[in-house]
Amino acid sequence: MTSRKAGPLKGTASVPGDKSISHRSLIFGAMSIGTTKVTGLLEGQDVLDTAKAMRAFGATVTQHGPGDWSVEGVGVGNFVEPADVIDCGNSGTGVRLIMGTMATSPITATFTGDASLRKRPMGRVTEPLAEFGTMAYGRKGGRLPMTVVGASDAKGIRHTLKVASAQVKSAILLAGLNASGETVVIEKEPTRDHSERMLVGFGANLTVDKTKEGHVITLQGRPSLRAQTVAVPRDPSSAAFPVCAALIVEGSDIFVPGVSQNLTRNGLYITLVEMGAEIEFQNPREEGGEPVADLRVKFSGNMKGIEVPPERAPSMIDEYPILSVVASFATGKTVMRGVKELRVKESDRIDAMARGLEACGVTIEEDEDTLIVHGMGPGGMPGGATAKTHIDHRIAMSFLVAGMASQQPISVDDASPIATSFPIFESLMTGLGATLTQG
Ligand SMILES: O=C(O)C1=C[C@@H](OP(=O)(O)O)[C@@H](O)[C@H](O)C1
Ligand SMILES: C=C(OP(=O)(O)O)C(=O)O
Repeated sequence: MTSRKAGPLKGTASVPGDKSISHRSLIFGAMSIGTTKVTGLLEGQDVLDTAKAMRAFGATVTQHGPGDWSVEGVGVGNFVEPADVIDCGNSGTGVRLIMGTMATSPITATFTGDASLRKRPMGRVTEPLAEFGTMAYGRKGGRLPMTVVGASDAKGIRHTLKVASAQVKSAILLAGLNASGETVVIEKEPTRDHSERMLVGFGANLTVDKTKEGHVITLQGRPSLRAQTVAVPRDPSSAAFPVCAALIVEGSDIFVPGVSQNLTRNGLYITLVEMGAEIEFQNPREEGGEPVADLRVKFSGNMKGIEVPPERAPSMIDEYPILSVVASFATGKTVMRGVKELRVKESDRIDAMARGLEACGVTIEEDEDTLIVHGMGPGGMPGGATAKTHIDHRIAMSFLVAGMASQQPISVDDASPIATSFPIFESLMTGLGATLTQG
């Protein structure tokens, strides 16, 4: 797909439902008694793969209309053994949360995924799960395909996270649901808290103590989860693409309604405002248990490079690729430290962004844990390159946004991964005035 210089972007960008909350609504629905109703579900491939997996474990998952789904759950500890391999496609969240969910049931499941997911480390989940007695047999380096043998009569564990990861935290909490007694997870750096909020909503006894050690999350095992109605808010990680496009395309003025402003997810928006972005956060309110706001975003020709505080990384972990595009159109250097987790996402995102931006004429510095972008000012990026996306939706969307403001068009070698998280990206962006063409 090729993106070329666009006129001003104008209009309303209604982005799809939040991916993290969509996965969780299906998984928690499957572990509850009764019928969970979900509206605004993201119908991206990652979530559709989780829906299919929940059916394989015994839940009845039904689509009633666009974004309108129901899940008839089997209850905590009642998953059936799947008859076939569970293919989680491109989704780290899907596979890691589902491994946790079945880890304390006496069943065996084999997981796989696409070429990107098969490169990603699963030991970060299977090592803590082993403390429950769960066994896992994967390829070298803890890679998929992997067979997980659930533990019988597991007892709760106490675990301090070694990486700041909501996926690992959630996998342990989900496993703790079918373990006796308490499961305690300690996270030194707070990560997205959707699992904690939603588990409480589904009736679990879960508390979070904010201590000097970090967040101490305590879950009582073997609750009876009750079906809920979940209204999924719009995804701040998807909203990032039209928002950042409007900031760099001259004359733009767009409206992005109902975007989650959960404090564990809004690091990009704080950073953009610090850089000098013109974003108004209108009508802040609560929807479906999450803080949301409507965003009005205007072209911002005076953005300055900044140092992004490393402790902000968990709250904007998926947004560094698109931030590095905005940084290219700002004046001065943007320094992103403490970002080594980006190396184990759908691709090595530091490397993918560095190589692609260099090909577009941007000066980059990087080390294992750092990405530094030397901004070229508004309209300064030459472009005229094809970026390799490495089966990574966020890399693909980031370079297509860059092409909307660069001097020459920018192509991506494969736009198909965009469907994992933002299936309407092309129509939404062209609806605002972007020029995207196949080939
Ligand atoms: O829990 C979640 O829904 C997610 C957690 C993050 O991953 P990590 O937990 O690996 O940081 C994030 O990158 C991913 O897109 C979604
Ligand atoms: C990292 C991401 O997702 P996942 O880990 O679920 O594949 C993402 O969506 O940017």
